[in-house]
Amino acid sequence: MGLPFIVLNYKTYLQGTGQGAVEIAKACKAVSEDSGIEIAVAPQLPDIYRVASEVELPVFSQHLDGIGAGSFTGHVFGKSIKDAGAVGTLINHSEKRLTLAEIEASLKAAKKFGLRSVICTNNVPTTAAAAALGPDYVAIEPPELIGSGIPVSKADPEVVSGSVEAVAKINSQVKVLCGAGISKGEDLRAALDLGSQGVLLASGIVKAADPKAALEDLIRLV
Ligand SMILES: O=C(CO)COP(=O)(O)O
Repeated sequence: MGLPFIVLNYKTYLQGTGQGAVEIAKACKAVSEDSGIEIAVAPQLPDIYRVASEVELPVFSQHLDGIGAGSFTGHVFGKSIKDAGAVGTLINHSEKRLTLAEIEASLKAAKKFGLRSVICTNNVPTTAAAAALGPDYVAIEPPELIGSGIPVSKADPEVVSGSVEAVAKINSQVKVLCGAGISKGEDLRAALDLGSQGVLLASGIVKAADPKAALEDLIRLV
C-alpha cells in the first residue's frame, strides 16, 4: 500500500482562523515535504484564498453546495472556491449534514469544477450509500467520537473495517479515510492496518501547542 492521505479540517477553531490558518498550513507543508505524505488542509471559506496563495499544498473547502451561478445567496459555489485556490472539498461533514439529494448535487458540482471530493459518513450503511455516488474518497467519522480524543481506529475498529469492506464491494475506485479522535502515531497506524487509506482529523493537530510536532508524531509509524 502507498503512503496515506491526511486531511486536516480546521473547523472554526480559533487557532486555524485567519493568519493561524496559514501558519498551520506551513507546518503541514514542512511535514509533507520531509515525509512525502500528502497532507491537505480544509480552512474556513474566507481563509481558502489566503492559505492557497501563501502555502503550496492542497487546500480543500469544508463544504460545497450543489448550486451553480445565479440566485443562491449565502451558498458555496464550486467555481468560487476553485478560483480561490481550492483543489477539493469535504461534503456532508457531521457538523454540516446534507440530505442524500444534496450530497449528490454537491458531488456533481465538485466534479464539474474539477475538485477532489471527500464525502463524510457516520456509519457503514451511509458509507455504502456515499460510495455508490462515486466520490474520490469517503471519510467515516462516528459523530460520538469526533473531538473526543478517543480514536475511532481503537474505539470502533469495526466501523472502519466494515466501511472498507462495503466500499470495496460497491465501488473499488473509491478510497476510504477515517476520522474522529485521531491524533497520535498509533491511531494513524491502526487506521491504516484496518484498511483505510488515510485520515481526516482536526482537534489533535489544530489545537496542539505545536502543530508541527503533533503532525510529526502522527506520521511516525507510517
Ligand atoms: O471531525 C473531524 C474531522 O473532520 C474529526 O475531528 P477530531 O479529529 O477533532 O476528532
